Amino acid sequence: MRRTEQTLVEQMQINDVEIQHRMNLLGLSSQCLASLINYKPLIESAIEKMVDEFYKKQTEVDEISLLIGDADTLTRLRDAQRQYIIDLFCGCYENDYVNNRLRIGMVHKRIGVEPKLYLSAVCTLKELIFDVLRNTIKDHAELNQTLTIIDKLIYFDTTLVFDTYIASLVGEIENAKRRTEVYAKGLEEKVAQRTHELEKLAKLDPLTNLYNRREMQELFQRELARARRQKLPLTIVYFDLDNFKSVNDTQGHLKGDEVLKFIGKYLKKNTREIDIACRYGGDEFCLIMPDCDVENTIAICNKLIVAFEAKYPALHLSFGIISAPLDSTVGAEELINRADRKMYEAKKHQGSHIIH
Ligand SMILES: Nc1nc2c(ncn2[C@@H]2O[C@H](COP(=O)(O)OP(=O)(O)OP(=O)(O)O)[C@@H](O)[C@H]2O)c(=O)[nH]1
Repeated sequence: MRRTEQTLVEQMQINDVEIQHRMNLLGLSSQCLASLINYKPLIESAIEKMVDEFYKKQTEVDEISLLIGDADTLTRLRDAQRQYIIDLFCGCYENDYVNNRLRIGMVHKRIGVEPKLYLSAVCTLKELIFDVLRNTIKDHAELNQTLTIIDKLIYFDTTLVFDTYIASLVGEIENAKRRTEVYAKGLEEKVAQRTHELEKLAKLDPLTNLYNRREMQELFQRELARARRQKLPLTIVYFDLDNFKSVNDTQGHLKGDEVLKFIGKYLKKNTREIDIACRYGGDEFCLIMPDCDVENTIAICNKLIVAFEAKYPALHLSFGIISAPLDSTVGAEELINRADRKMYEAKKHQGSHIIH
């Protein structure tokens, strides 16, 4: 159930038993409380003077004057205070009475009245009420008893005021905590996402979006170990553009970039998820093909040559292909060097060529 559908008494779970319990704690019996109604006419007759005096004293305190703020608010507060004082002598201190006291605590917290200011106002008011009673009740015992009852009743009210004051404070802290948690969670997600993006970027060559050399070397080691473990073929392709420098020199660097990007796009689109396509550096590329024999790899390279030359008829590619020996311990770097050497052999031929 929403807070706005519940009275403060319900929210604070204060029922008749709890009210009685609080009265007992303060030694307030229904009989003595009932006696207060006898003084209601007296209090009503003195109410304007009491309220005048009360706000005269209150507005002398700068902090309180600042909190009250303007004449309209002061008028509203005077009405509320009038009612509050009369209610002290209403003779009935049940649900509605308690609810009104609880509201005072909530309102005071909301407008930022500190406990010290609230308590000083309570003292002022009590003294004003006491003065009226002292001036009227001549019987000493009766006067003492009445003052004691009023004193305890004001304590009773104050406990209620502080209950909602504290509850509001706790509510604000919980809200702030919730907001901080939501903010921190959002931040954490952003950082995780950004870290993931940066990690991904750190593995890629920015121009072609293929793996960079460092990442390829790591992935290749893993694939080589797996191929040897599972006795599955693994081929290594090293290829390079022929006379690429002349593209830059004659058509400009941007054109050169475009050619390199074409290879990146083609490889990304035409290789499997498990293949490791890498820009090794400059115009040199490396392709690690797990679970793929040399024949299949040659077919894949030939398709690349066809696509590439269709786009750039004046340009050619040279390929070196080797199959990783499964029953030897030759390392990943040496295998790449072997493929590279084959590529250099291929370069000696006119046009695109594959050596394996
Ligand atoms: N446009 C562009 N050019 C690059 C990039 N990285 C390296 N290059 C150029 O690639 C060229 C490679 O030159 P070389 O290593 O002599 O290779 P080549 O001209 O293809 O000669 P061969 O390999 O012998 O056929 C150099 O001119 C580099 O400046 C790049 O990111 N973009």
